[in-house]
Amino acid sequence: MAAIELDGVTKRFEEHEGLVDTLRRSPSDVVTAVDSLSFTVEDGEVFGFLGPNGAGKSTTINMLLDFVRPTSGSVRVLGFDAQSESVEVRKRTGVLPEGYDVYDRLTGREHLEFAIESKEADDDPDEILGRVGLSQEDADRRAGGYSKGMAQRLALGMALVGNPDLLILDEPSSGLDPAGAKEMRDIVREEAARGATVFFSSHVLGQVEAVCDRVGILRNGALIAEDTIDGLREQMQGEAVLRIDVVGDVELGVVEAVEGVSSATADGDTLVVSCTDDAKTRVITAIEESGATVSDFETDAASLEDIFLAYTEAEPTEVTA
Ligand SMILES: Nc1ncnc2c1ncn2[C@@H]1O[C@H](COP(=O)(O)OP(=O)(O)OP(=O)(O)O)[C@@H](O)[C@H]1O
Repeated sequence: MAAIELDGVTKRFEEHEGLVDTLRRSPSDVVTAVDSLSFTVEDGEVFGFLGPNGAGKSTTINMLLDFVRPTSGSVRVLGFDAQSESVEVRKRTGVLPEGYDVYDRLTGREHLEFAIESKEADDDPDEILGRVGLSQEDADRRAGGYSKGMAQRLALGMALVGNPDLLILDEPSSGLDPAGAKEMRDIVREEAARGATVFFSSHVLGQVEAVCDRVGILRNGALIAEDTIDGLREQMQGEAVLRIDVVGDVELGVVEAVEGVSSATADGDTLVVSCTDDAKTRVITAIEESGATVSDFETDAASLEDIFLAYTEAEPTEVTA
């Protein structure tokens, strides 16, 4: 059984649903947040859900949980219809929403107790708090005084209550220090090892690369790529990632204008350029002609970040999934 199944799902936000000033909106302001989206996440997979800001990720997640209803198409979660059987879905799903707000007056332990009661689970709150790196002392404090990372750990703990079949994690490493981010990755792996499906949405591509079996890249509400990271790397064959050490200033626009370049970013004195294999020489020449000197360069295997930029920044006609 597939854990998540979207079939031809479209979501248009009409004027009356808008969060923005409805009085100033016209029918042309209707936003298509998700556009004929179809994909499947298999049971037990750790699936990375990526896309630039405004791509439609939160809208998709909200449709899985019936917080937002699709304009058309069908959404099934854990074998249930996301709309008519949303209670069944929520019972079996643990959610870490983006930017979770804690209840200021409740302690960390009380948050867990509340989640355990709501899910009719029999977890030990202290065991879960320990798992997400909150001490007994933290557990007794009111969450209103928690740091951002502590609140994020607490929210992750609440998502783990009841050993859910599906974990939906929206930006789970937000606010976490490096140790916290590693603990979060370990928890994702442990949850996958016990058989849970993990749907993981994040802009922190290193985290996604470290834990996900497969990723989907969303752009303008449609999936433009869906594969394992190695598979996406193979699809990008012919695409090189150049790391170029430069002495002197180079405008990124000079490099971006070179034929065959899909993205160029600066990392200190190093330029990181994704381009077709045959564009490498043209890139070096363009940098030297702009007055800077190339002191060294190397070609890398594409990281998930390189792949993401190549897919999301290229003209839609240039890259196909
Ligand atoms: N309630 C709403 N009313 C009107 N438009 C909305 C609403 N919710 C989302 N949108 C629009 O739908 C599009 C997709 O938004 P969504 O929040 O799903 O993107 P996202 O991929 O989660 O972005 P981010 O990475 O910035 O969180 C955007 O154009 C957004 O403005």
